[in-house]
Amino acid sequence: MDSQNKPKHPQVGKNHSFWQSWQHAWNGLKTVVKEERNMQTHLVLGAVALLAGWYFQLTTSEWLWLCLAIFLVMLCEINNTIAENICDLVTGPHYHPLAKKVKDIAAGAVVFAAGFAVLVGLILFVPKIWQIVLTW
Ligand SMILES: Nc1ncnc2c1ncn2[C@@H]1O[C@H](COP(=O)(O)OP(=O)(O)OP(=O)(O)O)[C@@H](O)[C@H]1O
Repeated sequence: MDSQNKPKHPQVGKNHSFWQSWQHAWNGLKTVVKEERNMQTHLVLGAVALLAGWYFQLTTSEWLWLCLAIFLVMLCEINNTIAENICDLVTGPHYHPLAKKVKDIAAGAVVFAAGFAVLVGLILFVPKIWQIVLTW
């Protein structure tokens, strides 16, 4: 954060209320969405999946699997962003093999979760799309 954006009395201690904790958490989520292009992609794809779920009138358990898949991808992306920022804080613009390891593993977790989401999407939607194709 440059000196222009620095708050007058920057907080470095504990939060004093639930409301303050919530505000900081909300700011954190907004930062991930604003700064991470991949998170924006996940949001768009998640919204498309939810629309498809609505169109195909998923059952309760199908909705739970779909929501789990979407939330897991986003959770991993948030963790990936945390890992990237901690590495950048520690190494600055310099190469470090441990920073590479941490960042690559965190990115791998996103790919892993995305793979699960694709699998869930295929299991839920392919039979329903196939039904439509057959009745054409
Ligand atoms: N300080 C560093 N030391 C070593 N390797 C690094 C460092 N910074 C970045 N890298 C390498 O570059 C890759 C991309 O860096 P980074 O994760 O910061 O970019 P990104 O575009 O935000 O990634 P993502 O697409 O996962 O969001 C890392 O996975 C890692 O392999």
